[in-house]
Amino acid sequence: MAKYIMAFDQGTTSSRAIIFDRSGKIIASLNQEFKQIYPKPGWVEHDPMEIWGSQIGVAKGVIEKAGINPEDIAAIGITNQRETTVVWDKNTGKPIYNAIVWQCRRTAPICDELKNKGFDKKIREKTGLVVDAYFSGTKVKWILDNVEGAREKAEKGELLFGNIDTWLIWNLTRGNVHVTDYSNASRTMLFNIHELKWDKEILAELNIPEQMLPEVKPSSYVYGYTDKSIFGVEIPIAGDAGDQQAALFGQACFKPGMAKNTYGTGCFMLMNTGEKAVPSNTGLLTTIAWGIDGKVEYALEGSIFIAGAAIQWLRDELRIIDNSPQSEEYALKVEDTNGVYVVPAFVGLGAPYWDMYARGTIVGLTRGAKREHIIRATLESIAYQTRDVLEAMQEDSGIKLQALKVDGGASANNFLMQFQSDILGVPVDRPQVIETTALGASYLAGLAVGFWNSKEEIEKNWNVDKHFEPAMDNEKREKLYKGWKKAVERAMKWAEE
Ligand SMILES: Nc1ncnc2c1ncn2[C@@H]1O[C@H](COP(=O)(O)OP(=O)(O)O)[C@@H](O)[C@H]1O
Ligand SMILES: O=P(O)(O)OC[C@H](O)CO
Repeated sequence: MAKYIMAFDQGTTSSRAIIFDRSGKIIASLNQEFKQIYPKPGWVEHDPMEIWGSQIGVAKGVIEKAGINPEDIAAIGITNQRETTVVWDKNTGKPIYNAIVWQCRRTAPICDELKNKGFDKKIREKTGLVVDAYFSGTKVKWILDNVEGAREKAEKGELLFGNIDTWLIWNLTRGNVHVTDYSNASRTMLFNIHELKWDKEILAELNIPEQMLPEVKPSSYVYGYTDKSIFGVEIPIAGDAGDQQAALFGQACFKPGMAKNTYGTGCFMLMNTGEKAVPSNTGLLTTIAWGIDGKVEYALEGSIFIAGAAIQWLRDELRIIDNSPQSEEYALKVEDTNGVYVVPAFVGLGAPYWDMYARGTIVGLTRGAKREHIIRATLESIAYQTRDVLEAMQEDSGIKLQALKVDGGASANNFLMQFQSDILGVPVDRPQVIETTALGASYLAGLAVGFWNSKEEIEKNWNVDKHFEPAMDNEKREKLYKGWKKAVERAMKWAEE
C-alpha cells in the first residue's frame, strides 16, 4: 500500500512540494521561487506557465529527493495562493494574460463603482466578502474588458477561468478536469456562500459568463488523476483548499472557536465557526473553511496583505539584510524601535481597515534611527497587524482567545513570536510542523482516499514545538499599540486621487 501523500503548496512567492508520511512527518520538501512581475505601482502579476513549470518541477524533484517511486504516493493534495486569477484558452491551454495576483490593486476603480452603486452590501451578504481589489471577480472582469477579443471568446465558451488550484488540476489532468473547491470558490466574490452556487446576479453585474467558471466540489474528494505522461502512473488528486483554509485544517482547528495565524507573504488569521456563517461587523471576512463529510464549514478571517513580504522588502529592495532569518539577529541588537513604526501598506491595507489606497510609511524617524530600528519595526508591524485582526475577531465571535496557534515561514522567527505574544497578551503556540498549509492539503487528500480515516486520527499528529508566554506589562503594551494606530492613520488614503 502506498505510504505517502504529496502536497503541492503553490504560494505567492514560491512553489513547494512536500511528501508526508502517515504520522504527518515531512519526508522531503522542495521549493522554488518564481518571478514577481510589477508592471506598474500597485500592480502584481505572475506567469501562469512559470507557476505550472515550477510546481511540476519541484513535484518531480521531491520524489527523487525522498528516494521513493511515484507508486508510493497514495494521493496528491493541492493548496494555493488564493484569489490569484488565470484566464486561459480552452483549446490551446495557453493563458490569455498573466495571472493577476491577489495583491494587485488595478481593479480598485471597478470596486469603487460597485460601492458607489451600493452593490457592495449585496456582495457582502451573498459572498461574506468586503468589496476589494483583493478578490478574483473584478480581476476576471478586467481581463475580459482589457484583453483584445477576450469577451467574445468567453461568450463563445472558449475561455476558462480558474484560481491557481484549478489551473494546476487542469494541467495535471491535461485539460480533462476544470474544478475548484468550496474554500477557493468562496474567495472569488462570485460565489454565494449560503446557497453554495455561483451567483447569477453578481456574474451579471460584472458581466462574466458563467460557462467560464469551474465546477465546485468538496475539499476532500477525488477530482481526477494525474495524466500518465507526468509521473508515469496515474495519481489521484484528492484534496484542494485555499492555503489559509488548508493551514486551519493542518493545525487541526476542527472545532468552532479554534483559530490559527499563518505568517507567510501575508498573514491570515482564521477562526473556525463550524456550520454557521458568522457575519462580521468589524471588517473581517466570512469565508468557507472547507467542504468535507457532506457539509460545508465556515470561518471568520482577518487578511493582512503584507507580513513576510515586508522582510523580503528589507532584503531585496532596501538591502539591509541578506536573508530573512537575519531580521531576528538585527532586531535583537536594539532594545526597542526608538519610536520608529513601519506600516507596510505596500498594496493597501486589508482587514480590518480595507483601504485600497493606503501605502507604506515609516514614521517616528529621528537622527538616531538606525537600520536595526527599521528592521525591528518591520517585524513588529506584523505583530501589530495581527493584534488589529485578533481584536476584531474576538468582537465578532464573542470568543476570547486562550492561545494562538501559529505557522508559516515567518513563524520561525522567535523574536517575532515573543513580541506577538507580548503585544496580544495571549500565549502563542508554534507546532513542530510549521508547513501546516501543505499538511492540511495532505490531510484533505488522505481522508478522501482512506489513507487517514478520521479527523481524530489527524488531531493526534499535532505537537507543540515552542510555547511563548506574554512577558510585557499592560501599560507598555497599550502605549506601543496606541503608537501603531497613530502610524496607521498616517498611511491611510495616501494614493487616493
Ligand atoms: N526567520 C524569518 N524571519 C522573518 N521572516 C521570515 C523568516 N523566514 C521566512 N520569513 C518570511 O516568510 C515568508 C515565507 O513564508 P512561506 O510560508 O513560505 O510564505 P508563502 O507561502 O507566502 O510563499 C517570506 O516572506 C519570508 O520573508
Ligand atoms: O502565499 P501566501 O501563503 O501568503 O497566501 C496568500 C493568500 O492565500 C492570499 O489570500
